[in-house]
Amino acid sequence: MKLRRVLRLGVPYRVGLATALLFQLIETGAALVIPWVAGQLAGGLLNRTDFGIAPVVLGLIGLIALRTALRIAGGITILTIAERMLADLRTRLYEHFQSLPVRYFHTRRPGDQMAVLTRDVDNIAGYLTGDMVAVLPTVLTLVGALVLMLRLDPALAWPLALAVPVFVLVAKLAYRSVRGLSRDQRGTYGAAISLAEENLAILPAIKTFSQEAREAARYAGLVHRLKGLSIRLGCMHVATGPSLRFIAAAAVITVLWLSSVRVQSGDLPVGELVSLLLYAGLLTEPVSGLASLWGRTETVRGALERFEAVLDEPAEDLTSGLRPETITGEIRFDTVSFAHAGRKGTLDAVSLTVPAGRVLALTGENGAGKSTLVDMILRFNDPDSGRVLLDGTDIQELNLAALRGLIGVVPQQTLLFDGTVRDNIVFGRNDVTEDSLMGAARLARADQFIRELPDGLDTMIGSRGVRLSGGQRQRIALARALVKDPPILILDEPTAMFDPEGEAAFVNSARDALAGRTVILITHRPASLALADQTVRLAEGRIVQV
Ligand SMILES: Nc1ncnc2c1ncn2[C@@H]1O[C@H](COP(=O)(O)OP(=O)(O)OP(=O)(O)O)[C@@H](O)[C@H]1O
Repeated sequence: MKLRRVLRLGVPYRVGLATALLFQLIETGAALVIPWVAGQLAGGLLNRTDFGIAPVVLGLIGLIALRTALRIAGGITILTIAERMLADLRTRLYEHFQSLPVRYFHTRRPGDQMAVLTRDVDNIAGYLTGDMVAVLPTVLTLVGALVLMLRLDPALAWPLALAVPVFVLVAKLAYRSVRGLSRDQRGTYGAAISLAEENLAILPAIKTFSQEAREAARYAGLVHRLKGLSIRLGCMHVATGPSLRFIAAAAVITVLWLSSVRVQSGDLPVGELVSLLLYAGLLTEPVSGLASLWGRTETVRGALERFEAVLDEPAEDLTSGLRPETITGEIRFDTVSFAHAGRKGTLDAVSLTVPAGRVLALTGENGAGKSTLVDMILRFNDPDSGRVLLDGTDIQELNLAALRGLIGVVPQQTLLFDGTVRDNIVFGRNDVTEDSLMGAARLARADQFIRELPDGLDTMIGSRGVRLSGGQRQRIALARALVKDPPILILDEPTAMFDPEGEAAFVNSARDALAGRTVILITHRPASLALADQTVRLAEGRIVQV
């Protein structure tokens, strides 16, 4: 894991992190002074020396109070930064997900993307604010306590020197397999989320085909595997901490034994023995802290790799490129060839012109490549060779957001979200009047059923529009495209779910709605074909005039 990459993520929070570090460093200082003061106190008491006990006791309480206050202040600072960082990382990652080309998601499991957004980001923020900030104070406590112990009694050098390599060896052995295990655990977690998400979306199919038991078993299999991996990882962490603390305790007892011999022989004052014991006790915390840091580094390494891998994916460029002022709307495919990744060619030197303001109907067998062809106008895919031109300009030279702004789409699968009918038609535009909204709904033959809904335009339609019929969903999608009033319309089987009367009514009213726009209409339905000025057929990757 590249330390620079991890630290870079902390840069925006440097002031807060530095404050937390400062609190921890002062706390470390206080922690290192306390045993010395306690030793002085004990020595004074045991030797019945006549010294002002009250100021020492008060000083000691003051130091402990300072330590407590710093812990609380540091804890709150860290907690606040961690939550801020979590929110910022999530927002950044989500924005980046949205900026990636649609094809990125065709080859990846959604659950894995969700896991980066949730679990991985949690791990990274926790590590940066918790573990990384604690490194310096932990090391300082460790080194400080050791140095002060050796100053008090140099004879302790050898048991301490022996304990260090034993500690390193145990930690290394214990955490050897953490990286592999946590990678497996995270992969299984992603698979379980993906499966649950997908199955809940296709639940009606699971019920219809009575596949509940099989799917539940598949999910249970993943969850049990996840459980097994989590238990193994958890056991490793749980067992390593106490084991390392045992090594520290053994060293402490050896110190006690060695030092008590020296106290009896008069070589070591009793007060210093007390300080030594308290320093030894102080050692156990950083020892186990460093050990768990080791383990968490292995876990975070994978999370950071996945996080960076998403951010390294090139985003779509929405800022550069030409922004056409006005367009007539001629679309030309110029010897366009394209193959989906890992598939044989779908489009083979397709040349086709859709004149401005005309309706072109595109037909062809299932899988012929019709959607693939029209998706190129939106630049969901770019041609492997050839060009797509709008008013004679290669669309790759156009500003992507401006290009998409010119196009209204009714995709084959309607993409509605959990909101009201109105929200779904307007879809974020703030220049839509009630009149244009209802006008678009009328053209899409959606006005009547919307009026009959319990709350009309304000009726909630459920996730992906589940509370509507297929045809109603399609009409909403059509109204959404029409309300945008775009010069170019791509209608991918827009009436596939319409009843014949609805389709006939749509065809009648659509003539006006489509007038003046460049329209590519993918359809197999004869009634809808009547809307077209020209019909072409896609077969074996090539255009055949009809
Ligand atoms: N994301 C993808 N990755 C790989 N292959 C794909 C992808 N999308 C489509 N295909 C393949 O490309 C071919 C063309 O698909 P496309 O969806 O363009 O056909 P279509 O003519 O629109 O079909 P339909 O009439 O069924 O809607 C098909 O063989 C399909 O399996």
